[in-house]
Amino acid sequence: MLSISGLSKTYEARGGGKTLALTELDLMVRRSEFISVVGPSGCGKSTLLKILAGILPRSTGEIELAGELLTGPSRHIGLVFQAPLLLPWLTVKENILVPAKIQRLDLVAAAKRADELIEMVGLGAFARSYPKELSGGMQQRVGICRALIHDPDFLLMDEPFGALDAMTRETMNAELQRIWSLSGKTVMLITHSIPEAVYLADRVIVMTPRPGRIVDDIAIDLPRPRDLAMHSNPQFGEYVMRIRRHFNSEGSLDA
Ligand SMILES: Nc1ncnc2c1ncn2[C@@H]1O[C@H](COP(=O)(O)OP(=O)(O)OP(=O)(O)O)[C@@H](O)[C@H]1O
Repeated sequence: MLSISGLSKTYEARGGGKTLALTELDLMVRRSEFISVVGPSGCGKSTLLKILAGILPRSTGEIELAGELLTGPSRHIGLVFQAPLLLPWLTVKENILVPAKIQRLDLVAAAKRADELIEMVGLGAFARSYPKELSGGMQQRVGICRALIHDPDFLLMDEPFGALDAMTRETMNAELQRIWSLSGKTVMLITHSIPEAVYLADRVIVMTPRPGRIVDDIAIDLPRPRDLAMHSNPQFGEYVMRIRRHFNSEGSLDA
């Protein structure tokens, strides 16, 4: 689904200063795989995601997505941000349809798909509600539907549950696992939470401090579907410890 080779990114400030954010990054992601990416703050995770989203140019390297060289924003990608950034004057369904209007998709088909997505995330009773009438977790579900409206193959998620309380976050983890298994999408999730990374992923990618490179690529061999009891599975704990060992006491990953 995705092949990255020799990727690097240097930010160049107007005054001439340079920041090497990513270096020598190689990564292959298979179709329908769920990948989590963890790494210390500032290691270049968001930079990687913005490059994949086609909204930030890379300095070196090649990226192939769904058999095409990536040269800009791709229709194969759906993006979910930390804050869902819903438009307050539009209903849930209208918000989900915003990208369909911008991309000039067939609106009859898109409206039907919006209804299906709204049902899939359990918001059937809220299609006509406004964002302020929804909880944070419900708003984030709307953000996920909006990212899926053009039926992308690949969902990129940048710390999507970071702003939610711990209990809502757990519910959303279960929800995301369900959505992923139903939709068959390939997912790349950036998270600061090691347990969240392990709980959700087929593979966890661990990045070094800036300039970010991949230091570990761990296949998570735990049965699915996973429920909350998985957190007390000894093998789950071993994966979490293996990832934690990459970070010293100053490492800024959450517990
Ligand atoms: N527009 C920019 N101009 C210059 N430097 C930048 C820019 N954006 C990011 N950086 C630098 O690049 C490095 C990587 O930033 P990035 O946001 O990708 O890290 P991150 O791993 O996502 O961090 P966090 O986990 O804290 O969100 C950081 O040192 C950051 O200061």
